Amino acid sequence: MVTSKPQPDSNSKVLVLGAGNFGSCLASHLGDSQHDVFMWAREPDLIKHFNLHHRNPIYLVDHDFPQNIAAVGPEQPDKEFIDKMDVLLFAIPTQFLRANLEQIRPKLDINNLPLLIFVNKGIEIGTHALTLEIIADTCGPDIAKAATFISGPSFAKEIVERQPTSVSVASFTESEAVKAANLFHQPHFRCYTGGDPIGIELSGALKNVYAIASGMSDGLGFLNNTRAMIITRGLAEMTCIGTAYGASPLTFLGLSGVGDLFLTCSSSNSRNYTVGYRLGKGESLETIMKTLGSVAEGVSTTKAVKKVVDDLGVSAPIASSVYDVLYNGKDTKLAVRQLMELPPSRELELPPTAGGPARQLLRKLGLENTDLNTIMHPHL
Ligand SMILES: NC(=O)c1ccc[n+]([C@@H]2O[C@H](COP(=O)([O-])OP(=O)(O)OC[C@H]3O[C@@H](n4cnc5c(N)ncnc54)[C@H](O)[C@@H]3O)[C@@H](O)[C@H]2O)c1
Ligand SMILES: O=P(O)(O)OC[C@H](O)CO
Repeated sequence: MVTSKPQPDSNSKVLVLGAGNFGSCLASHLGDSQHDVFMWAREPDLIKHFNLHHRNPIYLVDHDFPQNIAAVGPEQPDKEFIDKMDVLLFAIPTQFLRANLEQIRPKLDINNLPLLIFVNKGIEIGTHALTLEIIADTCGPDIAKAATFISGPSFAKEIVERQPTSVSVASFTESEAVKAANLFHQPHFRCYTGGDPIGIELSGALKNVYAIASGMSDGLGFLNNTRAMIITRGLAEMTCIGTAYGASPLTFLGLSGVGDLFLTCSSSNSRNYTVGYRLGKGESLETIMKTLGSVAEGVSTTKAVKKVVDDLGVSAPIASSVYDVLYNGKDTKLAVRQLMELPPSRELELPPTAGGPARQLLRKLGLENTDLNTIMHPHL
């Protein structure tokens, strides 16, 4: 059992781990709300520049950050520092999260646990683990159950401009999701809480794969009909994968699902879309990854998704085609042609058997006696 700190009120101490686009954007958002924000960066020059000029020299370079944010690092903060924090917000790409959590676990006091928030959108390659499972492996099931996940259509650049934005917030511990929603909620930033963290995580990770597909289609010169097809069939695939996994199909109709899918499949501001677009224009994945300058979670996540899809035995032809283009050198035009030449099929058919991976994950969290229906249908 963990005992969590109370609702962070104004002037709470928040440590944001990760000073990339999203870490610095959320640091700015919470700094605006008068919290004492610390942003951990691994780059010594970034820390120095940020503390002198209140600007991030690498990400969101045009943004003036509030004065009440201090950059810390490059070493990960020590236990004494972490003990003082009311909130730890992890904005670290999925593939690096495990190593960082292993380092942080000995510094966490489970009798006085800060609010733990995760915003990464990916699946770990090799293990095919969702972030919930990475947290359970590194920090134990009780901390994983207290963790909260934020996901939804939310470009960092637009949040710092205070463009009206909404996100989904979910945790197995409802009170922690409510705390996170209250912490972030602003007139320009609405939070909707829910109890399906598995669905929220899956939808955030999967939409990146379809954003690559959509970018690829645009890069090849296909027009609006084709993009709409990819978004709609992508949503159907995501929902099938999620249902077979054990998430609620309804979660995919929310902000973290269709909301983020729509955003990233239709904007060149999305890095995943951009990867696809450039592939469609004929660039190699290697060149794109060397020059993108920022993480595109969909590239690694596609590898993990392929394994998840194969293990579940669900049909996900678009995700499989993206995998073949990224990892088997398939020509983008051929991938589209083969997708279009598939025989006619029923439009919407959810898989009959559901929930193997979710059950395994619940077992790992010590929730094996939880009725899967409470996860599959937390909205009802
Ligand atoms: N940018 C957005 O608009 C946005 C929105 C929602 C969610 N996200 C998610 O947030 C996560 C972070 O994305 P981002 O946009 O900040 O990426 P980014 O590429 O802008 O920044 C990546 C950050 O990760 C850090 N990093 C790299 N290797 C690391 C390691 N080994 N250990 C710790 N930190 C490491 C970098 O120093 C950098 O601060 C991703 O999962 C992304 O999908 C991003
Ligand atoms: O730039 P992308 O493709 O990583 O998308 C960023 C966020 O996930 C948008 O919600």
